Order: sequence, then C-alpha cells, then structure tokens
Amino acid sequence: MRDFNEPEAKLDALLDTINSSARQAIAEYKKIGHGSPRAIRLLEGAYHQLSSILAPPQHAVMNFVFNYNWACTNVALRARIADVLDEQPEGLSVDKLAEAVNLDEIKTARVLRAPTLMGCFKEVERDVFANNRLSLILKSENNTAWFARVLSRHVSKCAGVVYESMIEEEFSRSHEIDKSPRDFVFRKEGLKGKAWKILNSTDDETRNEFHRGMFSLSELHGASAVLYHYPWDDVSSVVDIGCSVGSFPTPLAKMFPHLRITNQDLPEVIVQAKTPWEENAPEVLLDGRVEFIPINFLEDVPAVGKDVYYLRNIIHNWPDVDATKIFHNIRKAMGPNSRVLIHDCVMVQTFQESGVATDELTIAPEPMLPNFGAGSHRTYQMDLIMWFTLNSKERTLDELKTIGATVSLILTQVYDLVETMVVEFRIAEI
Ligand SMILES: C[S@@+](CC[C@H](N)C(=O)[O-])C[C@H]1O[C@@H](n2cnc3c(N)ncnc32)[C@H](O)[C@@H]1O
Repeated sequence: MRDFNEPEAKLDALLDTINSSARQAIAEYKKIGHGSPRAIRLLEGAYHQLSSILAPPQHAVMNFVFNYNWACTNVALRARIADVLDEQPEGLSVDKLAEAVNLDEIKTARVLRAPTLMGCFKEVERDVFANNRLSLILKSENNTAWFARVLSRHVSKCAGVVYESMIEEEFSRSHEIDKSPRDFVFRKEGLKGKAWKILNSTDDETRNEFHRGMFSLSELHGASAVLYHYPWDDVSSVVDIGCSVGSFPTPLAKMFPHLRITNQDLPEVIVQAKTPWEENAPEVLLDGRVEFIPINFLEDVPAVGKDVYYLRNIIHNWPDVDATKIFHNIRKAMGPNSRVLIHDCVMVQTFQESGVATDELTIAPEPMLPNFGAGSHRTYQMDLIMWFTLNSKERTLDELKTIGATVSLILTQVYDLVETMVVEFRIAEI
C-alpha cells in the first residue's frame, strides 16, 4: 500500500495511472480508432490532476479562463469551414478559404490557429489549412457539429449572465424552471418563450437543430451502451417517456424483436416521431409492435402496466418539484413487476463520503479524486448546461433515491456506462 501523504508517492501513482490507461487506450485505438471511454476517463483525470499539482498555480487557474476555443469553434461551424476544407484534402490557403466563406483572411487564420493548437485542424504549411481527424467532426453533416453550434452560440450567452442571475432578486434563490439564466437573457433582450415550446418549435430550423443536438448527445455519451448492458431479454414491454424522434427506441426495437414499444412525448413531437421509424425501422411499424401516445408527463399517467418506463435525458431537465411529479405519474402506471430506468449523467462527489453507498459505481484509484476529476469533465459541464438553460441539474444517486422514495420506489441497480448511468427503480416491498 502506498502512503499518499508522501507527495512523491502521489506523483508516481498518477504517472503509473497515466501510463497504464494510455497503454490501454493505444491498444484500443489500434483496433477501433479511439480509446474506450473507460480508459480515457482515467487518462484525462490522471493527467489533469498531475499537471495541476506540478504547474505554477496561476498557470493552472488561468487556463480556466484563457479559453476561447468555443468562440473560434463557433465561427468555424457557422462559416462551415470544415465543409469547405473537405473539398481540398491537401489543404487550402487561407486567402482562398476566407474568400469561400466570405470572411476576412487574417481573422480566419487566427480563428483556426487556436483549435489547431489543440489538435483540431492542421496548418500544413504557413497559412495553408487542412482538415484532420478532429476537425472532420465539425462538418455540417455530423450531429456533433449541430450540438457544438447550439452550445457555443446560445448556451455561452446564458453562461455570460450567471452571476447577474444569482444576485437579481427574482432569480437568485429560485429553483423554478422559468428562472434560469436563459430566462434572464430572454428578459434582458425583450424575448419571450418557454424552453420546450422553443425547442419543439414549428420553425423547422430550430427544431431540426434541437433534434440533431439530441442525437449528438446520445453519440457523445455512448448512450447506446444501454442496449448491451441492460437485460432486455427479461422484459417484454418498454415505454420511452419523452422519446423525441426515437434515437433510442428504434435500435432497441431492431435488436430485440420480442419487445413491444410505446413512444410518449408531447402531442406536437409525437406527430413527428413516426417519420424516423418509417425511414429506419418500417418493419417494426408493420409488425404493429410500436405505438405512439401523446402525453404531458407533468400531468398525465403514461401507458399502464408496462415492464420498463425508460427516461433518457428527461429527469435532468426538471427541477425537483417537477421531477417528483413525473415520478408520481409513472408510479400510478406501474404494475408489481414494472421498473423505471433513469438514464442521465450522474454526479459523483469529488470526495469519498463515509457512510454513503456508492452502489455499483466505479471509483477512481487513489490518489485520483474518487469521481475521476477532469475525467468527469463532461458530466459536470452537462450539470451547468442544465442550470444555465433550465434551472435544473444532473443529480447524485442519493438525490435520485430521495425523489424515488417520495413515491415508494427504491433504487435496485446502477449500470455505470462511464459518461452516463442507468439507474433502475422498482416498487418498494412493504
Ligand atoms: C432532452 S429531450 C430527450 C429526448 C430523448 N429521450 C433522448 O434522449 O434523445 C426531452 C424530451 O422531453 C420532451 N418533453 C418536454 N416536456 C414534456 C412534457 N411536459 N411531457 C412530455 N414530454 C415532454 C421534449 O419534447 C423532448 O422530446
């Protein structure tokens, strides 16, 4: 056992973790083109922790704010620079590139150099840029490009007023959904609109942006891992509550032909929800294994007596009072063998709490922070996005348990899928 009170032992252990996780990621990269999320979580967490110990403090701290890569990425996305470069795999001089996207040449080069430093785009010779493995993701055909565009354009605006929203009387101590920094921005700009009305808007561009963003989030989170990790063979019916346009239930139906699936979302979404099924899984529609039922889950009870009530990226959208209403309505629909699956990012503390069960969670090896530190970067950023846009949050397992307990549901199983977790609840036996 190493004594981590000795600073050197700590540094050596972090270096060992970097070494072993990097070796694992390299082996995976050779096979599938990238390291697995599990290896990358360890690697990112360990090297950030090591560098924050070794670097001058002002250097480490200023890196938090010396970070305008989001602004440069936003320009690249909106000007579709990766699409233009894609036609010139050997590289394109910045004067021609700037002309093609109708921007200033000198500014375009500066916008590209900051992400290039981080490995996104390549300067093949002075003022000649080309795509590389990372910048190809920014091509407009990719869902990730759309999600990155929404975050860097809209959410960054909400982030800019967080402190103001925390000291303005009406917003400061409110945890209601319509008192988010986004609402603060809207009020300042004289705009109106509830978040879900806008996201499910009748304006095709906004709606398309949102739907592609949701597909991207699921890709980013590797959320399809739930298809392989949950025992779907043991259930026969699944309700996807807040299904959107079906990025989860369509592959589920294809992989498990015995399942009967109910899609539930707001009426305006259910109208659009059939199209992707017609395009991607028409055989399931023809089999009659899938149904579409509109719902307002804050008020209505979902389809009754099904085996699984699955909610992905739903509970994190709602403050506690609304999340409790959703649980309450589902509880009314459940039969004795039903279970609820909450599929969200789950917050794990940066410290080891004595007496708090960690269930099935993977805890990082010492001397790393128990939650892998920077290896959990995206989870903590998602939590902030939920706050900035919906005054909501990602939750800890204990917070989820507390909401479940209000309707006599107990946590029975946790599946740690690295970027997200699937948390199973069943009716508590009395
Ligand atoms: C963040 S999206 C998640 C979509 C999908 N579960 C996924 O992971 O891709 C949230 C979904 O909740 C739906 N929603 C919002 N408010 C709702 C309500 N009151 N009743 C039913 N669905 C609602 C939205 O229309 C949207 O499709």
